[in-house]
Amino acid sequence: MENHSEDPWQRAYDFAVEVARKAGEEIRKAGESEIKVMTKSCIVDLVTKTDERVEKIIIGSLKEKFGEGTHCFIGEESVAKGEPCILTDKPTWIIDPVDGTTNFVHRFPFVAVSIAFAVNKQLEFGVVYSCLEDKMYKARRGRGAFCNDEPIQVSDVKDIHKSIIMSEYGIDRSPDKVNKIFTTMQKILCIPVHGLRGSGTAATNMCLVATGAVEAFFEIGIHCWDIAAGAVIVQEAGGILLDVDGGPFDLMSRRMVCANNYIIAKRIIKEIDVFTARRDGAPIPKQ
Ligand SMILES: O=P(O)(O)O[C@H]1[C@H](O)[C@@H](O)[C@H](O)[C@H](O)[C@@H]1O
Ligand SMILES: [Mg+2]
Repeated sequence: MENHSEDPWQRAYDFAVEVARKAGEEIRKAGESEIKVMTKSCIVDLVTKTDERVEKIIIGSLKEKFGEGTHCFIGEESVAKGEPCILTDKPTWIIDPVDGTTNFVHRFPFVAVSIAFAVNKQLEFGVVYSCLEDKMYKARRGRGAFCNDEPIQVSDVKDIHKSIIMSEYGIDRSPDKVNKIFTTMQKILCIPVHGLRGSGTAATNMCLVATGAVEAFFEIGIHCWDIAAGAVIVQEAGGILLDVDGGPFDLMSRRMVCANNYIIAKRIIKEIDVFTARRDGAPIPKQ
């Protein structure tokens, strides 16, 4: 018999994997029909009926299993509709139903479901299902990271010249921000590194750090739902997380560097032109 007092979250972890797989199947099926595209904060901030429907399926399944009221939820599309994005000490699910919505719309083949679970603001586990590749990444705090049930490990590269670094451009197209992003990319490319990459989904990028395919991923402007699950997976695969200024990682800060080790992370941080992004949960100023 399961002893839930010693191992309170195993059932939730297993269920998260099940729900992520179901969500991924829905996304794959939806990609076979016409995709109707809508926008949120600006014309490049895309959303589809699938994002909304899959989030409802995920949150609905979790509420049914764990009971309404006991667990809290932060979901990308719920927040877009005005739900609060506040991380408390209560058991909280942090969900991105479709990470890589732009990829999904264009049928660019990297789309992930990201589900994380935090208690007392500490991430307990994370599940990222890269559904078009059928890769199920998962990790539970203190218990290792896996891809399709095989253990994964970050790369042991310490020489930045032998690294591949990932980043993304985000959705903020104000010229000063884009300029900073390109300046940073140019500086990193010219260190030089073996290559710069971006899959279009933060969750997938983090899993690529966790498998050792690349050495690091950084971005300013991501949200907690993009990176919460990946954060556990990277750490359990032996990697590290930092703020883009070298300070401690803060899930709600919308800034992150994840890497295979501190040597690589600190070398990249030297080149990042930092800019601010309004914290997740901070009030949106009236126009
Ligand atoms: O909005 P979704 O869930 O598709 O996620 C985001 C990506 O994860 C970012 O890395 C990326 O830079 C984009 O901001 C993208 O919007
Ligand atoms: Mg996302």
